[in-house]
Amino acid sequence: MTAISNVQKTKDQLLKGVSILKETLHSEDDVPHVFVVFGASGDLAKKKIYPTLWWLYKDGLLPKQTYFVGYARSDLSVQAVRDKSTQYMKLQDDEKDKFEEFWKYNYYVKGSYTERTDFEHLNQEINTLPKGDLAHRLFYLALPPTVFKDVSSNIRLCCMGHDGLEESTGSGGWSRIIVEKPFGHDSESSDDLSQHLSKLFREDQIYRIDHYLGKEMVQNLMVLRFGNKMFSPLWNRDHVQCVVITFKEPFGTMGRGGYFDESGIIRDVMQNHLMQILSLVAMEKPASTSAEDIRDEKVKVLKCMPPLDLDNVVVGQYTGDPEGQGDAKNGYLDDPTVPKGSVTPTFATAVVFVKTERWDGVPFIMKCGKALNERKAEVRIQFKDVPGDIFGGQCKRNELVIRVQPQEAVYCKMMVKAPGMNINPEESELDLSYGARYKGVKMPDAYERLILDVFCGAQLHFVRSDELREAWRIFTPLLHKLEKEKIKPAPYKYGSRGPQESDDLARRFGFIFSGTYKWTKPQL
Ligand SMILES: NC(=O)C1=CN([C@@H]2O[C@H](COP(=O)(O)OP(=O)(O)OC[C@H]3O[C@@H](n4cnc5c(N)ncnc54)[C@H](OP(=O)(O)O)[C@@H]3O)[C@@H](O)[C@H]2O)C=CC1
Ligand SMILES: O=C1O[C@H](COP(=O)(O)O)[C@@H](O)[C@H](O)[C@H]1O
Repeated sequence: MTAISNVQKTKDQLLKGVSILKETLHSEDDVPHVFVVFGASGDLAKKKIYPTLWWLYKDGLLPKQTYFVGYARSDLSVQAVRDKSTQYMKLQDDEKDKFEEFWKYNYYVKGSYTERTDFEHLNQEINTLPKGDLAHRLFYLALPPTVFKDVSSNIRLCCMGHDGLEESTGSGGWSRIIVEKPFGHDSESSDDLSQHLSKLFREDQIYRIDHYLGKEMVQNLMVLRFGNKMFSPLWNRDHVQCVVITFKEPFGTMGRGGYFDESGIIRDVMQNHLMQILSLVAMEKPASTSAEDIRDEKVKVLKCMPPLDLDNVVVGQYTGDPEGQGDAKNGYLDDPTVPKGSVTPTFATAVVFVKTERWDGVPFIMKCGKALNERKAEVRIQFKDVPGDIFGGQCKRNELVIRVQPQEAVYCKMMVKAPGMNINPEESELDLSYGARYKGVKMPDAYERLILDVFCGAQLHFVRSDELREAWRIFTPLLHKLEKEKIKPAPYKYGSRGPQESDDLARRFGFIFSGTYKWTKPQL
């Protein structure tokens, strides 16, 4: 009974949240919103952006009058964009009418990314929408970085409506620009891009997406840490042995190695997603939950981190598994789009330190890789051994694990007395599995939350320019060294846990894997 009423309460809270959101968006004014997808012909657009817009639309979360304009060089149509993206939209049988309605608000404009006249044309098309000249405008750059600069300059010159005027007339809508990673390639290129954008837009108009900041369990870190008394006394160098932040994918580059080869796993995942998680784990309590207070604290963490040292890093590259199925037979270098002899890492483990009073000396071990044994993203806080052992070395270290995906969970590995007549310690857990505790509660996709945030003007879950600068400062010397010296990655087999050198590194920094913990899935 209690469990059911709790679930109901959670649902009620969620619905309340949604209705407040709707009020915020719908009560604004009757100015329409126009969402422009640059790169509408591309992979991100079809797999993520259009499906997200549809989910927000069907759930009634978008402002009443929202129009969607796809823009790309290809000679496409709304129907063609629809045909490409429908398979990713998880359409239900009873949603067909709404789906037709959604596409009626869609438009497609063909144009280059470089020619000013094409952007003037786009602007004219926006202006011809009902009250389009006054519209709030959201520009999503689902584009390769090579065209970021041209496109952002042209948006600023031609498409910003009233928000682009030198003096606000007070009567028109705002404009916001959403930029996808990569935000540069290293410190220099990132600074260059930041400077370019800052000449065109105010910081409150720029939304740099790191989609990990839209994930339920990443957002949960703030509440877990600062909404519970029990964790705060333990959250420091006196009690924590090490923090392991992991990202694993069970598939390789799947024929898109050419694109991946320009970045490698450190730029693709570690410098952004894992560093964002790290700063949320390590930051001090912010003065409030405002975007600026929280981002100020995250930046402070980064400022206290020295650049990465190659001695504390292992890089790897997957090889094919002749006994594997399908794609697993192929190693990274077998991908015809990957340059011959490439030394780009598809796996990396790096140990970093946060030189604050709270964390000095505690290793933060970040680990990420493709073509591994499972899909998993998690934060694992391993606590120190219990001092003054009276159980003959039987007690294993406590671990608090926040599993970001799949199957969101927070669990604490702990020792209990084995049930029965004896007093023997046994490994067990306090287990908060979201699937069981929040049965039936819809968990929004990261992009849904983040795109909605842009409509609402909420920048908390977006990367600020100083966070970006600091993250690149930490990674650039290592990346340059790896590239200049062509450091050979350690090979690991597709479907394995990564190279042995990674486990050796984690052990060197005090992480202990006992291999004795067995989880029994609760039967409800
Ligand atoms: N609520 C829930 O859903 C719960 C689920 N579980 C599940 O139980 C299972 C076991 O739990 P878990 O916390 O992972 O405990 P384990 O003790 O089995 O694993 C702990 C860590 O050790 C690493 N590891 C595995 N093998 C080695 C090795 N040979 N050398 C060094 N490190 C190694 C793993 O990292 P790596 O990523 O590198 O492999 C993992 O991070 C998991 O599948 C977990 O999801 C447990 C509790 C609650
Ligand atoms: O940013 C990226 O993330 C994805 C993984 O995202 P997830 O939400 O599925 O965990 C990764 O595959 C991709 O290489 C990287 O660019």
